[in-house]
Parts: sequence; structure tokens; C-alpha cells
Amino acid sequence: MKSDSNPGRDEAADSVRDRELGVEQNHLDAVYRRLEEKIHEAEFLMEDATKRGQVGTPGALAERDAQVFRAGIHLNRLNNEFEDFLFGRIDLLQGKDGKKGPDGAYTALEPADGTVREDNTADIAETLHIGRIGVLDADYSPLVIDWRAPAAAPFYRSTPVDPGRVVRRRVIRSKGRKVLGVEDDLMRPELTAYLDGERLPAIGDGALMAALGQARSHSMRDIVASIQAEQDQVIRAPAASVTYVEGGPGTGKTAVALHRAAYLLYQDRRRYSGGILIVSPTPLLVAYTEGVLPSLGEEGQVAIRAVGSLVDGAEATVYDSPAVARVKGSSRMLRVLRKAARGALESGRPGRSAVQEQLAFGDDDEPEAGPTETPTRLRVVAFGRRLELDADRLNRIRQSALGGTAPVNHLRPRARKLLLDALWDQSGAGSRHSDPELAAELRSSFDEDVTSEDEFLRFLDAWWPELTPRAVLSAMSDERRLGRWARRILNPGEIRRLARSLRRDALSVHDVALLDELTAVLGAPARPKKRREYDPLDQLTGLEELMPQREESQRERAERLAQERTEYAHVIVDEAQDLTPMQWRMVGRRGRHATWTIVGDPAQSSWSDPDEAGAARDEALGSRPRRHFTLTVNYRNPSEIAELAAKVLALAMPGSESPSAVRSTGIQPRFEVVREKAADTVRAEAARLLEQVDGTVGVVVAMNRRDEAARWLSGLGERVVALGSLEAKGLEYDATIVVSPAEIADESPAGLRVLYVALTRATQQLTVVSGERDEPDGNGVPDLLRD
Ligand SMILES: Nc1ncnc2c1ncn2[C@@H]1O[C@H](COP(=O)(O)OP(=O)(O)OP(=O)(O)O)[C@@H](O)[C@H]1O
Repeated sequence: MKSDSNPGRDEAADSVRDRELGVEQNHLDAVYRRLEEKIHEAEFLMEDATKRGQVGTPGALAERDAQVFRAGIHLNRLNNEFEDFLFGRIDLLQGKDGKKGPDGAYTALEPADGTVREDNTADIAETLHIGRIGVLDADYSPLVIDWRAPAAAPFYRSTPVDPGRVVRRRVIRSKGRKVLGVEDDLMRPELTAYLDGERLPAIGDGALMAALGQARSHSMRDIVASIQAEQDQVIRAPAASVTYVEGGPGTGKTAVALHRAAYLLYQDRRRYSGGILIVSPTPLLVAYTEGVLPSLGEEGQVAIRAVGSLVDGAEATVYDSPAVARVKGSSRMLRVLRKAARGALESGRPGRSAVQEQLAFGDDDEPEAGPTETPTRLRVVAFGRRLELDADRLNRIRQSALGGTAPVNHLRPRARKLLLDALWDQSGAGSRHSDPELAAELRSSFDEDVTSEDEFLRFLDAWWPELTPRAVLSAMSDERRLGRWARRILNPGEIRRLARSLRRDALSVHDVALLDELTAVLGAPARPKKRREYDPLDQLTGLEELMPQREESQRERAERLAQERTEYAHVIVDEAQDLTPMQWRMVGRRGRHATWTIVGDPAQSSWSDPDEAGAARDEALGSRPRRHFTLTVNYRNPSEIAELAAKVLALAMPGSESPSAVRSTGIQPRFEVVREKAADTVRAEAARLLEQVDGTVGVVVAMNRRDEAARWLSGLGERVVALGSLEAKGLEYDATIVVSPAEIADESPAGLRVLYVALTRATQQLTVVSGERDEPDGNGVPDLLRD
């Protein structure tokens, strides 16, 4: 790791470094002066807009609104205290032509002929500073180029093999308004370049290594200052259709996906006002990645949701056993759910109202005991006559209504109409008038007569209740009934396990996809309309739609819109290899008209049947063309850890290649064997690692040991956490302890791939703790990790 206090640095180098820091400090000062001017401008605009509001004509009010909105966004972005707001700089040679882009920078990628002189010297023609958002000087020259602008691309794309116009790439580290350090990479090391007659120096050992060596916290950092060329290709890939990215552990897939969201918004904000959805496998990964987009200046338009929280109101964190998960995730469930939706209707009225059901997603909610008895007879009095439909007739009416293909809840009006037809026939009133107009009038008053009777309404509610997804799911917890609905689709063991798991209180991650499917099968119940705040101005002007609600800030408004959104303009799926077929259907419904970015690694898949999931994914994506990318460099694990993990990869997916690790630490993984109690061994090792690293320590255990492992670590502080194997997805720690590889590998048919995930979480140190089941050798190396 590079350090600013390298003792070997001589005085001359120190003075060059100080001078360069001074140069960057001057530039940063100029940027902040300009930002302050812009903030004042925005504040003035806001004030001016508020005054317009007092004029009160519809035109002035609409204009006020638009102005407040724009100025508000501007202020928000400028006031955001960005850590290292300005982070990069490139020094470039003269371009082939003299054309400039909208950001004031020259557009040519290649240098003009003759720019490099025969003695390998050249002059720097252009210097660009790169930052989180763009800032133009008062004369419209670029003070800072937004990292997503085309002019910033060479900062990421240029390599010594293909340098383009870039001579030197510099990463600037600052805190608040103070420049702390610079790291230079020379893209044309053979060249002696001059800037304003002075030789261009290079400081430091390179930005990437400096970034990778930093201690990890429980939040992911953006990589905007050190995005690598192959990653940049993905981030800036055109949004059309499907961008498909594969890469091994630590290749930056999650980081790239997040930066791509920010890039797409920058490129076409209007188009993505339809929202970007990022689907993440676990709430832990959501929490870990949540801060990255705000650090890039983006909030509001992007929703990061765990796959267990995609359905409104559901917040599932419970994991099913692998055997149950395999059933719930399989596309066979589709047929079971369709049968259950119709079957639940015949079983009778659910115990709670639709509104209660809507609210009944919380973890502590008891699922219902199941539907109450369905009525077998309808008796009403109409036109003074007693009318009655018996069980047989009712059954025929129900079958006829169900003959339609519409969602079950939407067939209720049809069933009601068929009931009324049958009662009308029985009443004999149809023969009273030959005049069609009079007959129609009579029929209409008959219908009114019947439908105003409490008896009829009660009957309809019980006989054709409005079903909610949750009610159907709880009806499926009855093994006998589920057996009927799942006959010849699931085997008896699967039916038993599925029914038992649905009797549990809390919703599991896999239940959420079932609920979503049921919403589609049943038809969405009408949402209660949200009441708007009363705004007297609405009454005056009639500009309801244009006026923002008075007490709602822009951020709240963006959040509310995001909450209400069910479809998105772009969908990004992280850890896509883990989505089950039923989850692909759920995610697919949210992006029916979207463009997509899908990132994943088949070697890390915890789903047992990748082909089945692949088919569901292809169905979700339809015939959209796909653009494939592969990321090849592991930025997380040092080579010592990557080599150990590669042994499991060879078992999990023979023949697949590991990404190459970009650095080595010289520290080999350690092997410990449980002597008496796992608790003591793991706790002692965790305490040791906490001493060794500045950042975090993760202890990964088989899923059924999660709670136990948390107890082992109690009192060791917040830097250390215990995780079930499936929860480790996507996360990283300075050091990890993987407890019993054999237990993790035996958890499910995908166990070896899950173990591969567990072994690739550490940025510095890894300890493997083995029990008896791991059959450790004399050095403590478990069977699965031996050569
Ligand atoms: N260009 C880069 N500069 C600095 N750090 C980087 C770069 N690319 C990736 N990293 C870091 O490498 C680590 C791994 O990145 P990330 O989690 O995005 O990888 P991943 O491919 O999603 O991994 P996994 O498949 O194991 O979940 C993170 O700490 C990330 O910040």
C-alpha cells in the first residue's frame, strides 16, 4: 500500500510533491469559489420563484413551480458535502482536430500527427479535472468535468497499451476543501512531456493499489476515482436492450452496476425518470451498497430493493430450508398457484377483509387458520317471492364463471351477473312483458331489489370472496387441500414440506415471489386512494397536477413516487445467478418495457437448477438483444486467498477460470481446528483478526448456525459480524473466518458454490476453521481445500 510518508523519499521529490499539491489546492479553491457563486444563484432563483407564486396567475404559478423544482435540484446537489468532490485529472496531448464538445473539452481521442517530437518529447495541450458533477467557470470553460461526461471517458479508458491522448492520469485525494494527496499513473512513460515549459512529474505508486489497500467498513465505497478500462466499457455501454455482465468474485460487478445506474441517469435523465430498480439478493447487501449512489450525486430515481422486499409491504428475511426453497422457487409453482387461486375460492370466505390482508405482511402476523365454510344455498326474496338456488345450481354457475380467463377476482362481477340471471329465470318475471324496453326496466328493478338485500350481499362475499395473495397462501398451508391443487405437479414429500413451511408465522424470501405471482393470478385489488394535503392554491387555480404538495419536500416526493412505482425504465439485477425461476417472473413484471443490466457469476449460484432459472430469465427478458461483457480481474482478494478459493471452484464448476487477483499481501490463509468447542476457537480467532486489521471481520457459518455464531462473538464489538452462508453474498470484510467448509458444502445441492462465495469475501486475511466433519489433515487443512 502506498503511503504519503514513505521514508525513502528524498527532499527534491518532497518539494515536487508539495508543489503539485499546491497546484491542485489552487484548482480546488477555484472550484469552491465557483460553487459558492452557483449556490447563491440557485438561492436567488428560489426566492424569485417564491415571489412569482404571490402573483397568482396560472401561468406564473406553473412557471414558479418549474423554477422551484429546477433550482431545488441544483441546490441540493451543490450543497451536498461531497467527500473528495474533485478526484481526478488528465493531462492530454493536442487532438487530431480542434473540435470541442458541449463541456468545453476537445473531443478527439487520438493525438494530432507530429505532436510527439522525434526526441520523444511533447507538450501538454489540455488539462481536465474530473469530479462528481460538472462545474463550468463563468466564461463557460470547464473547471470540473462530470465523471460521466464523454470528455471524462479517457480518464478511465486510457491504458499504457492504448493511451490515446492521455499522458498522465492523476487521482486527487481531498477532504472537505483540502487536498491531501495525489497519485499519478503515466500512460506514456517513454515520453518526456512539458506543461507550460515545466517537465510533467509523476507522484505516488498509482491510485488503484492505494484504493484497494484501504480498510473496509460496513458500507461500500464508490470507485469513481479508479474505475478500470474493462469496467468503464460496461458502465458506459449504451442502454438499449440487455447488458449482460459476468465476472468472478471481486471483479467489481456490484460496483459497476451502481456506477452504471448513475451513468444512465446522467445520460438521459428524462428517460430514466421512469425509475431505475436495482434488485439485490439480501437486505444486508442493500444496506452495504446504499450509500454509493448518493456519493455519486444520485438519489431518488433509483430504488435498491432486496429480492425479499420487492412486493409492497413485504419485508422477508427468513430463509426456507434448501429443500423447501427448491420447491418454492421452481416454475412448477406457477401451475400450483393457478389451481390454488381457483381452489381457494371454492373453499369459502377468508377470515379477514382485503384491507386487513394488505396490511398483514408483518413478521409477527399469524397467517389465517384458513377459509371458513362456503355457503351451499342462496335464498332471497324478490318481487315478493321466495327464490332459492341449491348447491348443484350454484356449482354450475361457479364453473361457468370460472370458464373465463381473467384473473379470479375480476371474474366476481361475472359470477354476480350469472347468479342474478338464475334468480331472474326462477322468478318467472321475464315472461310478463313482451315490450323489450319494459322488460329491461323490470329486470333492472329486479336486480336492484335482489342486490340491496343484505342476505344476497353476505352470500356473495362468502361464496365469491375477494381473494388476497396472502389468503391463498395460507389456504395452501392445509396439506390436504394443497395435495389436491398440487396433484401430479409436486410429489407427496414436497407437498408436505411446502404446506408445513406455509404454516410458519413469518414470510420467507421465497414466499414473496409466490405472493407476487398470486397478485397477477388473482388480479390486483383496488388500492385505496391516498389523500392529498389540502392546498388552497389548488382551489384558486385548478392546477392540481402541476402543484407540488406544500408539505412534501422534493426528496419525500421522489421517495413517494418510487414507493408507488411498480414498473421501471431500467432494471439492474445484481447477483443474478441466484434468482429462482419464480423470482425472475417477479422481477420481469417490474421491467416489462425496461432496458436491463444483469450482473452475475454462475460459479456463485446458490440455485440448484441453473438451466431452469436460465429459461425463466430468458422469458423475463423476451427477445431483447443482449450485449455480453466479461470482467476478468479480482480487485478484492489477494492472490493468496484467490488461489485457495480456486480449489473449491475446480470442484464446484470444473473447467471454469478464476479471475486474476490484482495484488498479493504475502499473508497465507490460516487453518484452525476446533479443539473442544467451536465457540472458543472462533471467538479467539476473531479477536486475533480484530487486532490484525483496521476494518471489519466477517464470520461465515452454515445457515443453521447463524444465531449460535452471533452468540460466540458477543461483546467483541461492531467491527465483527456473524453471517449465514447465504447472507455473505456480495459482501466483503478485511478478514473472514469460514467455519466448517464441509457443513456449508453439504447444506444444499449448490453447497460448493456457496462455499466458493464464503471463501472469496476477504480483502486481506482468511482463516478456515474445521470441525471433525471436515477431516482436517495434520496442518488443519480440511479435505475440501487440499490439493
Ligand atoms: N476499479 C476499482 N477501483 C477500486 N476498487 C475497486 C475497483 N473495482 C472493484 N473494486 C473493489 O473491489 C471490491 C469488489 O467489488 P464488487 O463487490 O463490486 O465485486 P463483485 O464482482 O460484485 O464481487 P462478488 O461477485 O464477489 O460479489 C470492492 O471493494 C470494490 O470497491
